[in-house]
Amino acid sequence: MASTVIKGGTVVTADLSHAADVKIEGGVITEIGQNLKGDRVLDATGCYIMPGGIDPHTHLEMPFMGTYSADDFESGTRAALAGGTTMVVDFVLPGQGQGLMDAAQMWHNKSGRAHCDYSYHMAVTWWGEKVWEDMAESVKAGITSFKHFLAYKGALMVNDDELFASFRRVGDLGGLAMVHAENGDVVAELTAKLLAEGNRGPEAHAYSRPPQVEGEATNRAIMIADMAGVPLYVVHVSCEEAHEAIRRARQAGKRVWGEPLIQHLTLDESEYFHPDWDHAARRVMSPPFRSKDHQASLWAGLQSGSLSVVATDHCSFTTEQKRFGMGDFSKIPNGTGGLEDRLPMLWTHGVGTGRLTPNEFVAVTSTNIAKILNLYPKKGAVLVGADADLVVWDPKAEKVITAGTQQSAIDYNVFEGHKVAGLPRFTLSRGHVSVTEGKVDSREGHGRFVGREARPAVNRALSQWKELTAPRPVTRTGVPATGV
Ligand SMILES: NC(=O)NCCC(=O)O
Ligand SMILES: [Zn+2]
Ligand SMILES: [Zn+2]
Repeated sequence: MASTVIKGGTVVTADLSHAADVKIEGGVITEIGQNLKGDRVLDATGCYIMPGGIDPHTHLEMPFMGTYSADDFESGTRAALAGGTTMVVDFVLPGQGQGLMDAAQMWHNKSGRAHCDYSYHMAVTWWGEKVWEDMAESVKAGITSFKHFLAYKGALMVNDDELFASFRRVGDLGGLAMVHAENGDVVAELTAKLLAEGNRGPEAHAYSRPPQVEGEATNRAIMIADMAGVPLYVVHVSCEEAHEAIRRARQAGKRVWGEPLIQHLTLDESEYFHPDWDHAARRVMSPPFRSKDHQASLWAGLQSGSLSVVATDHCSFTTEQKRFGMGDFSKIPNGTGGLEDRLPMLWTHGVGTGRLTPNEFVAVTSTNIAKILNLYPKKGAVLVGADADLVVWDPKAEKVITAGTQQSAIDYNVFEGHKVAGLPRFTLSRGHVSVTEGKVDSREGHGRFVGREARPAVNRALSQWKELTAPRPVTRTGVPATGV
């Protein structure tokens, strides 16, 4: 079997940095040590050898707001690899009344073109006995995390009774509950009021979703998850109000994780005040970009550990698609891209500024995600036996981000003109050298579905605690026990 050795670099994991060569055979890491030999040598002099990025939040070819997101599994995963990300986790989105496994099959039909490995979360977009039953099938099929939308009223949103029922079911199945936390009722009211008052431009999208709607919904989801006895993952945390709720919950011992996006960490609300309608509309996403104070809160969360992972929520739409909402901001398809840019932007603004150490960078872009989603150490690790999903990271390589050279299928980039320092020299997907200094040589269809086991350690610990602290009747002398 042909072998590859990555030589002369520093292995950087979530908890350790050390000089070593890494040997790969059959798509997995077979040896880590000094002076290793192999059939092919990749020069990592001056570079860090890190676990490839895992993006836990993408929407590839997603049916949404009357259209489909423009990057599919082919262009999306190609963009991921170009930026050092070697795995994506996409959301299966069942239509109203559609069975979960039927929807999962639709996603499998689309993902066959992926260049890198992928997994799925299941979205709970409606509620009923069929969904309750299918959730067990989903877990059996390796889809063990379930996302709930508290936003998008009249479309994807679920109500609190449905949320509680679904969270309990996820808890019983040993899965992970996820939430898009914005109060959809309030957003709908604010949207109607803004439109009635003549606020019709992209900036009104931000006005319709103030931090309070996110803070309220985040706190509500946390409390409902606690009552249901299920671990909770809050996607796209954009503001201090939501972060504060997560911080408080974690301090109280609750099993809650928060995911900021690279867009919220590096772009702010001034984008929506740009005089060019297209510029502003291209940046419309939910939650919207916030003020610099909120950004500071998110960075502090990554530094202190109250926020755990950085994602993209990659859901790209072309300018033409964004123009569906000209004259009515509520019709602008919500979503932005970032798959190719997450790692370089986070390295530049995180490690490059001293906010994050290289090890913390690995933790929030890969290892923490792998642990939360029960993928570790197959993914997110530089260990013997782990998949050789690796990025050889050159901290000195520079570029200016521009849509002209990106892999994504859309005609712009929300980070256009941003200078980044820190880029992949090589990206390897299960040992296949998919990217060399910006040149993509990946294979369509190389990516494989990665199913995940339910009941990781954190679920077992939480169930044990919930069982010990469950309500119990008080036995009183002279009072007969009543039962039904
Ligand atoms: N975030 C966003 O605006 N679009 C993608 C769908 C979602 O995650 O809410
Ligand atoms: Zn969302
Ligand atoms: Zn999303």
